Amino acid sequence: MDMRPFRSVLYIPGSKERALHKATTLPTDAIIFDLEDAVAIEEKPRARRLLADTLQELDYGPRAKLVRINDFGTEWGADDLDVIASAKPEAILLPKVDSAAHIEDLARRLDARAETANTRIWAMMESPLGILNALEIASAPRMAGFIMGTNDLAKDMGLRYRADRMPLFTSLQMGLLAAKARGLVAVDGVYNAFRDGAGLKAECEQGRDMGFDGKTLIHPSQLDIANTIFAPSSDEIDTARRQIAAFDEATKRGEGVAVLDGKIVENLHIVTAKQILAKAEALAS
Ligand SMILES: CC(C)(COP(=O)(O)OP(=O)(O)OC[C@H]1O[C@@H](n2cnc3c(N)ncnc32)[C@H](O)[C@@H]1OP(=O)(O)O)[C@@H](O)C(=O)NCCC(=O)NCCSC(=O)C[C@H](O)C(=O)O
Ligand SMILES: [Mg+2]
Repeated sequence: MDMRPFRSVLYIPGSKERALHKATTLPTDAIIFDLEDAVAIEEKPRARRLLADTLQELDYGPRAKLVRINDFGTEWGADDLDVIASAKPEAILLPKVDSAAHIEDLARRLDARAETANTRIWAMMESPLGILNALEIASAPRMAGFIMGTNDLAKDMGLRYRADRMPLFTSLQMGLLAAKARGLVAVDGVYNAFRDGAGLKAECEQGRDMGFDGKTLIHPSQLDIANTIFAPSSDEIDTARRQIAAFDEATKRGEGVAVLDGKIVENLHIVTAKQILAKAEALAS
């Protein structure tokens, strides 16, 4: 079981040298080095060169490293990949993915270079067509994860932001269902009001309860909240341990079901309990 955590996934504009350095010390599980929407048009050539050099010079430790290039329908996408390939990127995050054909196109470009032989692909799920094609996208070659692009989705669907995110719910769930069906990581969209900790906490709790593995973030001040909420709580760890013990006892008695705190515990609950403990151990180490 791959226990690499994705509780916090921080966007960093590829043009911001100071932020690129700062991230080597930030408590983020993963980084999205952005060449797309966070970089102004006139800055794009400088940003892609700076990022390729930075990725080869700096040590980001165990943090997962995703590079978001521009899509190949723009004038920048092909140049982004040409320059970033020299840094042997661990993963490319492709924006505006509408269909599996977009992923297959990127996979062919990665196949053609020795430096990107092991590069995985992540997809931004941020268009109505992309959401409707979520399963074929999740099934495409080299796929490792989905990032929900809730700002672009809101724009393309003409929906209004609400704190309960009800207008986004179907899209979030369709993305999640496809990701989980194919064993991919699924990371929730950003919370734009980056100085509003209470609002972020509520949205992280909602995303966690839905089944997301973590939250994309835009500012370091958001890291602690996401790291806390997407980690197993001490109550969950305690319950998992007691469920395993209760189920072991029941098994010894020749019974297939245990009862703990007035609730049944079956084999499938033990699978979840073991995943919670494995995740807690992975985070502790
Ligand atoms: C939002 C910001 C523009 C705010 O920047 P700023 O005003 O400079 O913040 P602070 O002064 O509070 O910064 C304090 C220090 O933290 C560093 N910093 C800030 N942001 C980051 C970051 N993202 N990663 C690493 N470090 C960061 C500053 O450099 C300061 O450091 P120091 O000077 O050493 O103390 C800014 O936070 C920002 O640009 N955030 C990223 C925005 C972004 O990436 N947007 C695009 C992604 S969201 C998206 O595209 C959504 C999706 O596609 C969709 O459709 O939904
Ligand atoms: Mg977007």
